[in-house]
Amino acid sequence: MSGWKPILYLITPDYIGEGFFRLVEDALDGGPDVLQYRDKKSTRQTRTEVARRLRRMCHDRGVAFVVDDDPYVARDSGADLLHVGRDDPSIEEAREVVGNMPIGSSSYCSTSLARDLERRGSAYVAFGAFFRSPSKPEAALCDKKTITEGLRAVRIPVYAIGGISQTNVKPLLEQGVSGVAVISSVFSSENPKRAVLEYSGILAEYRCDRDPLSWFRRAGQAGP
Ligand SMILES: Cc1ncc(COP(=O)(O)OP(=O)(O)O)c(N)n1
Ligand SMILES: Cc1ncsc1CCOP(=O)(O)O
Ligand SMILES: [Mg+2]
Repeated sequence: MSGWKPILYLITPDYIGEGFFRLVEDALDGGPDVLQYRDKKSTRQTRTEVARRLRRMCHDRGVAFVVDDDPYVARDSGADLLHVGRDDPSIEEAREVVGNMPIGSSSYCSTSLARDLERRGSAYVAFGAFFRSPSKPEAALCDKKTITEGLRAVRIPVYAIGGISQTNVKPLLEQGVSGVAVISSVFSSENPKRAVLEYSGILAEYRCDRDPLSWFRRAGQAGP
């Protein structure tokens, strides 16, 4: 099979104390490609301290480390990429803080927004939600064709997010998605390491038409 293997992009739940790191370590032992720290509750100081520890855990394993929402936490923790959406600083505003760090964006269900984000320098776009999300039940549901249309609209990697699990991920992979971003199907499972390994087995059966980790390889972090 030609092309690249689509990636598993893990997103953390909110930081809840020391047990959080044991949960993340278990998931990292399964071998994801990316870990994003997403925390809607903790203070900036706590998020910076947690992010610095997560960045070390990820880089010890060759995993890309991403910070959600906050350019200051991304900068001060040495993240590989910042992810922003509609309620966060714009790409241009974030660039003032993070310098040449890659910035990824949410494009919801809109291919026109995805084109605009690519034009403004976004390293990837993430479409979703595709299924009712346990972590973000308010997220609007996208048409199933959004991935196919999104892959035609932009040349950067296209990820899918929202209610994705090992049992519903295959139709998204069959459309050629560059990667899938998940929270609860890994972090709410009884065995996060086994959940990651299950995804890895599924993803290995599929290919995508663009380097799903171009923004990480360009930084010289990822392997060949
Ligand atoms: C890869 C990826 N996609 C989407 C999100 C959503 O982020 P969130 O901060 O919950 O919402 P928006 O700011 O995008 O509206 C994400 N964190 N990561
Ligand atoms: C952050 C985000 N953006 C759209 S859905 C979602 C939450 C994804 O979490 P889950 O994989 O538990 O549905
Ligand atoms: Mg956000």
